[in-house]
Amino acid sequence: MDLKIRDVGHAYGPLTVLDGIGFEVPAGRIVCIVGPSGCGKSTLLRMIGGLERPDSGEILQVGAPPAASLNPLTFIFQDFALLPWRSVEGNIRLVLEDHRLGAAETERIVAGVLARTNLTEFRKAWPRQLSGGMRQRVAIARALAVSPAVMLMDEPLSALDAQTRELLMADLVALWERERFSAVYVTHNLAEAVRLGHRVIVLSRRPGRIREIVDIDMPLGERTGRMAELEAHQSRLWALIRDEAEAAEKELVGG
Ligand SMILES: Nc1ncnc2c1ncn2[C@@H]1O[C@H](COP(=O)(O)OP(=O)(O)OP(=O)(O)O)[C@@H](O)[C@H]1O
Repeated sequence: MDLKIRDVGHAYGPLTVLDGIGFEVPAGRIVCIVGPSGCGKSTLLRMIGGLERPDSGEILQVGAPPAASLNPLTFIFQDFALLPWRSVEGNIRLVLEDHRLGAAETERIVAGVLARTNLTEFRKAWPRQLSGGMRQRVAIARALAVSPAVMLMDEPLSALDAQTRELLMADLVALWERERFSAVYVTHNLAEAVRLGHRVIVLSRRPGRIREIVDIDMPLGERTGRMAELEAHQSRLWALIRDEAEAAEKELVGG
């Protein structure tokens, strides 16, 4: 399933946050959204996921989601959003409970996503027993359990330290290489955008408009071995948003 975002605009009262946003998310691709603080990245993601309706424009789902998809658009948040009173397995089962799957089918899905995210031996653990990185792996496993057509990821690695971020990025790349999932990935971290994005949407300062759409034509699995090229992409992205990021920063500090 592809997503087409067409001429999306939105305001909260007098505050225009998005203006004329248009891009496509082709099936099997990771599209990153970057831009200065407060430019409307999370708002745009919520609209893509149907949590909010844009004032203007449209967001189209083109083509069918995977046959087994229980929830075509599935969010993964920065704070993991795990229920502390449920085990790893219980957190994953949660998203399957409303779907009237038989016990055997539920078990097949749970065991499958635990294996795909290397969490099988942590099945009975409680969230409080896990590191931040492991918790986010559980959140990713839970998202995979509903076979999403597109994963909507809002700063999924921002709460993690640099080393854990590296490990999770490598996990995501390995997962993508096996499964070719589709994702819209919001981040303020340009290093993540160039490691994970097939396409990077650069938004301007609020109201968020498209500054540029940068396609990074380098296989994800090769990127850690081609750091110099990646850094060139990253510098280019930074050049696009530096001035506006500075201005946005001052605006936030000044109220
Ligand atoms: N429900 C809402 N009601 C009113 N204003 C809102 C609402 N949600 C977001 N905003 C405002 O819209 C603007 C864009 O917010 P949003 O969270 O989408 O930006 P962002 O680019 O994700 O920011 P950051 O990089 O800081 O996370 C901000 O000024 C924010 O305060």
